[in-house]
Amino acid sequence: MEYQIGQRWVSHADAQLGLGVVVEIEPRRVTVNFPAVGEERTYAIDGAPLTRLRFQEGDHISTVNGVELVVGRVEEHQGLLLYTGLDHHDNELTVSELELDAYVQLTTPQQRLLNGHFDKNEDFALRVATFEHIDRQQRSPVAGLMGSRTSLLPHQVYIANEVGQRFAPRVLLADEVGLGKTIEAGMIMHQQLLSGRASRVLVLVPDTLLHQWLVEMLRRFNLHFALFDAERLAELPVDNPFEAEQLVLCSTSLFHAQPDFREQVLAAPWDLVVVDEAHHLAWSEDAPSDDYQLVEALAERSAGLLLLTATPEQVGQASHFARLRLLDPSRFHDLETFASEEQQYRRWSDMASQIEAGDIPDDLPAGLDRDAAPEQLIAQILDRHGTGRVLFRNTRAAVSGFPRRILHRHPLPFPEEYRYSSTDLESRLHPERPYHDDSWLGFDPRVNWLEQTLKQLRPAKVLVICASATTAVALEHHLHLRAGIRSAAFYEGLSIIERDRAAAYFADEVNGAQTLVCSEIGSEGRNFQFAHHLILFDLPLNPDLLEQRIGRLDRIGQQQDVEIHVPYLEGGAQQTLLDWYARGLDAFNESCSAGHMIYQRFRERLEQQLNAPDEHLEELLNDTAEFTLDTRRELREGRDRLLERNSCKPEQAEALIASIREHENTDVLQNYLEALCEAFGVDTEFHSEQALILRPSEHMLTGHFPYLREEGTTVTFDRDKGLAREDMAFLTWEHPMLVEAMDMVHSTELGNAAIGTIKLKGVAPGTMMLECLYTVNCVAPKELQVERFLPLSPTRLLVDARGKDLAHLVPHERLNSLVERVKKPVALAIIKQVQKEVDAKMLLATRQAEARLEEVLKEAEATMRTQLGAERERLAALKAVNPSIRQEELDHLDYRIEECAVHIRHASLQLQALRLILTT
Ligand SMILES: Nc1ncnc2c1ncn2[C@@H]1O[C@H](COP(=O)(O)OP(=O)(O)OP(=O)(O)O)[C@@H](O)[C@H]1O
Repeated sequence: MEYQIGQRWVSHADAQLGLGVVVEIEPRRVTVNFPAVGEERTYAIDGAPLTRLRFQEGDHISTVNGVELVVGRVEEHQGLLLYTGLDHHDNELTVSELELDAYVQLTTPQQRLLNGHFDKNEDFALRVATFEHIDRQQRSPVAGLMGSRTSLLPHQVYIANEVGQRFAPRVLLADEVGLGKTIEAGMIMHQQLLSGRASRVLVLVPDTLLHQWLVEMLRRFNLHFALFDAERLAELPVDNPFEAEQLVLCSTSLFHAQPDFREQVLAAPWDLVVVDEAHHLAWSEDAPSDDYQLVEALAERSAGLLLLTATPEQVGQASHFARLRLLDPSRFHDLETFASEEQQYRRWSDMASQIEAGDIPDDLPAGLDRDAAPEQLIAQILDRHGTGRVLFRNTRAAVSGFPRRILHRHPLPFPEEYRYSSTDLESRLHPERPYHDDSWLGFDPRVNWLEQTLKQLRPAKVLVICASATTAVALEHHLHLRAGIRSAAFYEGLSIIERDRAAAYFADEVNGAQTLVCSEIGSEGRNFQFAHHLILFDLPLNPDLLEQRIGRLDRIGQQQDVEIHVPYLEGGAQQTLLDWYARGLDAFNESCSAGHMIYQRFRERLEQQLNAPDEHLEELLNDTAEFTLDTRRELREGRDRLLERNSCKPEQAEALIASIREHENTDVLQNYLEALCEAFGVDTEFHSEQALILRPSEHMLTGHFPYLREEGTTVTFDRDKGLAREDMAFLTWEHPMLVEAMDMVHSTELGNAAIGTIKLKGVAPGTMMLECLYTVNCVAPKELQVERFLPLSPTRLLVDARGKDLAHLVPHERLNSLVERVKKPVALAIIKQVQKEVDAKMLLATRQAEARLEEVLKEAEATMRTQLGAERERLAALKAVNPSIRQEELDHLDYRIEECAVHIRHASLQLQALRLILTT
């Protein structure tokens, strides 16, 4: 190789030196100055680790004076290269290589290959695999649904898919207690965050559930929420702490006494606001609660809103309606209309059943096509006339697989002492309340019964719930100090940490408490399904509260029948209430979504009986039972049936689950992870079937590998193992470890230039081939999700001497198995000889790839228009009959279609990897 002063060379032994300039040539030695690092090095001319830098047409170059050019032409003049091209202002300029900036980044595959920066063939294969996997993920119909550490339950997967894919979802998740609304909300958030539809999320929950939410989001979805309380907010040295984090979890009570926090949370931008136990958002025309008003203000500002409650009507139908109005004010504008629409549900439900039975009714609603397929007709009826898009409610009857509830009644003698203290309804229901000390513990027979029952049930864990904190504390003291029963109390007077400590003590299998005594606050949201004995020390007057209490144990994960023990004082108000719940409402057998409504209807008569039972009690119980039966039937056949149809379509759910399982194909994932670890210098060790231990090694490629702990991380690829073993990370294609590591391959040059030799029968030795991998590069805002229609679409070409593509004859995997490594000096010698040929072939390859790109882009735009167009058509049709479709949604779709089209058309080709293959 001829050197000449002023030429620019790079060291392929040390890429960090930047671009060198030849400053001195002696007979056998050449001296190169590297301005970027201020060093001069002298090399023997034979074997110098240097490669001449030649930019190509289309490359971006910059000069020491800060001029940037896109190269249009390269000429040689007296041994130096002259680059001619256009600058930012489209002025044509010519610069000599002498003027080039020394801080070059040789990152494109072609530059690296031709400058002798080769990667291992394994890294090349890893790079190709990475693009294929990313592409597959982007095309996947279950993207966003795979990464959660949860059992794949059809009703949850269905809702997560249905809601998670929406732009700015606004829904009420109202599954019956314990069916997994928190999990559904987590899945929806996971999908929205992963797809870029949302990036800032605020979750509001009662104090008692803060920690549980924090933990569930982290361990099940890898979502790291920042828990905000008054202390943390005071510590954050920023104007608005709510803007300092993307995912914020806090309690609604945080805003009660602090107008500043309220202003700050409203000033911060949110994509999605989630409110758990949303029945607390009480509303009435003249006195909406503070919490309601806060959420109302947030709902106006945030595009997405998820409200969660198992008992939507717990504080009345008006409040339920007001919450629906938060979700969609144009659809739910008038309580009366809403109530009369509810009367129609039966009609639509019957019609759906009729169609299902093969009989198309004559009075189909306007706009429906009699000749459409039955399932399509049913879907349209549900979509257009139910509350389908806004409200989701799965019932345990529909989900099935729940244990039985068994009621044990324990009558106890009514103590004389209480005869005089029970003066009003409150003290009749809770006769211990009027006592200002603990003296009632001495004569109330429920106390001794409780002590004996707990001893009999030992070692089974037992949850005890009573209405008030004072009663709970007194009982717990008694059990703990006098009866020697390991117990803890859970009530509103405790700090959040103390409450969580108490719950953790109860949950501890080995050294934990046998019993947890909760006041009513413990009856909401918490997960205590590891216990199956529930003692209701008293009964609440609101049926929804009773349902919440039973729901602590009767929830997903409960393995045994739920034993409900109710001690009561004979002849007292609690006996009447127990009869009313058991015989009237049948509340201990099955949950009843109309409990509150039924209670309202019979309230007066019930209260009379609670105050002074008489011969009309039997009549009340019978009337309630009859009314409950009718209501249940009506709901089952009307509203609940409609909601059920809409809340889970079993075939679709099963198809989604099958697809998730297919994508979880664990061997592919495991092999890929092992290749990644090999490339990044992470040690892997077999742990057990489908589980590996990953450890940082001393030869890490970069200082950091995502989600790898210093002491090592154990991972499993198997969902069941992931569920059983909390200590292992459950790895899916959506786990942040994988996502970030794939991104590290994607966004760096790792594996983008390689060289190898193969023996191929029938091909003359010395024949050169280029294996090129192109992807589509589409720069677009994440929320448009252009990759759904235009994924990376990796295109592989294997061009031979004449530019012919042999990719289909020699697939990538086969080439990998045949290719042999070339020693670096030999590789450099080869490169020096084939520079021109490589350039020429690359032109041919790029031309072919560009022709394919055109096809890909056309197809992508067509797919996008078909898919989004169909969505738009459906929404427009819905809007005509169902005002629950917001105009905003339609406008957004129109905008999205046009924006996607523009970005798709501007997509370009990107060479991602290049391998030079020589036959031997
Ligand atoms: N798919 C799942 N895989 C594993 N565990 C689950 C799944 N779904 C729910 N669970 C568990 O079941 C319990 C109930 O779930 P969750 O707390 O989400 O129910 P919920 O409907 O919000 O309950 P509530 O009505 O009491 O607020 C929790 O312990 C949760 O971790």
